[in-house]
Amino acid sequence: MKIVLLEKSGRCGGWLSTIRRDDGAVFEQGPRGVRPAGAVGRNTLNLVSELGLESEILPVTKDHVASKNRFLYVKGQLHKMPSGPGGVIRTIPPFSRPIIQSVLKEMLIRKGTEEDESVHAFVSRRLGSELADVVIDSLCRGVFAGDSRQLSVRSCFPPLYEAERSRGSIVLGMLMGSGGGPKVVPSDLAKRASKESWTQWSLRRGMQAFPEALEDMLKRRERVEHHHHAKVTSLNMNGGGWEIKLDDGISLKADHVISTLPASELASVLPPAAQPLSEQLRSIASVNVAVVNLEYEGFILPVTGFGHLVPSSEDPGLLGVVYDSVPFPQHNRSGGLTTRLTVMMGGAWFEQTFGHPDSVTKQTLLDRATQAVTSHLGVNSQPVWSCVALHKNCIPQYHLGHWKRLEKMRQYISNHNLPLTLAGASYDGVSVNDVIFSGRTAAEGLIGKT
Ligand SMILES: Cc1cc2nc3c(=O)[nH]c(=O)nc-3n(C[C@H](O)[C@H](O)[C@H](O)COP(=O)(O)OP(=O)(O)OC[C@H]3O[C@@H](n4cnc5c(N)ncnc54)[C@H](O)[C@@H]3O)c2cc1C
Ligand SMILES: C=Cc1c2[nH]c(c1C)Cc1[nH]c(c(CCC(=O)O)c1C)Cc1[nH]c(c(C)c1CCC(=O)O)Cc1[nH]c(c(C)c1C=C)C2
Repeated sequence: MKIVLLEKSGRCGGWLSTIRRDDGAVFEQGPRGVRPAGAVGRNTLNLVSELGLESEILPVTKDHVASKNRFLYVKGQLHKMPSGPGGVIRTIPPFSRPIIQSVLKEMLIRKGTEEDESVHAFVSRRLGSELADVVIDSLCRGVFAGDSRQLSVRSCFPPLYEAERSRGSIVLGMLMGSGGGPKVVPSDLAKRASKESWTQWSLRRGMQAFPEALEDMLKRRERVEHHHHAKVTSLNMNGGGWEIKLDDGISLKADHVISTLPASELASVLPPAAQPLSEQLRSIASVNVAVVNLEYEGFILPVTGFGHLVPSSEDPGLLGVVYDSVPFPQHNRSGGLTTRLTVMMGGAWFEQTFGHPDSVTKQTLLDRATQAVTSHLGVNSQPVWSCVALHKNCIPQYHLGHWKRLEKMRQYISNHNLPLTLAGASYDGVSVNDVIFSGRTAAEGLIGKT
């Protein structure tokens, strides 16, 4: 069996994209931290081990300030998100009553009857509108860059949905656990992560080192061929398999295709005969996010922690600010104290804030980002270095009914015996862990577990 990897750009890794400066500074343009927890987290760490990247790993443990402190920027002020018993039994601004009240009441609230619900509606119903408007609204922005009023609880936060279904309550579900989920045997590295209570990790040369190491390993595999600058332009059924056309006119034959293309991109290359599938694929929306990396001289933060999120009611277009130097000081430039921040903007509010992504200038985005650093963090100095990137359609949005769309698509593929497997961020989870796990599951579906 031969495996052919086709990538349209000049490198593999997609949104895993790192800027490495000659002076040692590292800036992430995409993901900056991966969670080690759960089966999908263990699976990624097992791959890190297989790739020989253990010595590169930068863990952040549970007692680190970046794990303990996350902030919300509400009514012009930073508030630490409640954590630990003290944080839930007292009334802590911006909340009007102790969180424990909502938590205790939650256990008495009747189960919902809907097949799916927006994240906001679900949390309002079970925990009250204050937590939904502030915490959950912000959380959806800090993971999906999305709108909690449109996102599906069933697809975006399956453990919450399952907890209500199986235990009648989120709180009880969390206390009793689900016991389900895939099993992944932990490598020594995954065991170490659990023993040392890591909450996230990165790599010394940044997240891009991960796909780079994977490509290096694949180059050494005889049965694997991989091509850069190989954009797939069409997929056509050909005697039980596929004929794949590339933009340079070359065509290839394949018995089976595992697509990790964004859903709308896959829709545009499928044959007209698969129109019902393409239609479903096109209905999976995605959002644009502006990522602005900033570097300041000295330590300029008034607080330390992972970063802060901004609820949509405060400022729709400004999603949040990551204090990158706090979890990963190893990525600061060598010599001299600096602070690296990343401002993330747009998401589901991109167009209403900045207009069409093709017409917004980098200067507009940079100005908006530095203004936020000044007003939210009281920083009056200007950054000594910056980089602005506009990531178009970078995070898929699992809107209400996403599960039904997935079911229809997979049913169509099965009913029509299409030799096609859907993997990647458009379907079953957007995190780095989720997409790696989806790739593994797709491969195992074809060749079995190795
Ligand atoms: C700003 C940002 C911050 C994030 N932060 C985190 C984080 O902290 N932690 C976390 O876990 N996750 C994070 N994520 C999410 C995570 O990085 C992504 O969801 C994940 O990397 C997506 O991987 P993928 O392989 O499914 O898709 P992609 O990265 O989109 O890869 C798809 C690949 O397909 C190629 N391609 C597209 N069309 C074609 C074609 N026609 N022919 C051939 N090739 C094609 C593309 O060039 C690309 O390389 C973040 C994402 C963004 C954008
Ligand atoms: C402000 C925008 C964003 C920030 N990060 C992302 C966006 C859109 C993207 C993102 N962040 C996380 C994930 C993976 C989720 C997972 O299941 O592992 C993705 C796709 C991690 C994450 N970041 C925050 C939370 C609460 C999580 C979930 C996992 C965890 O608890 O660690 C919060 C957060 N993200 C950003 C900021 C500024 C912030 C909070 C202070 C940036």
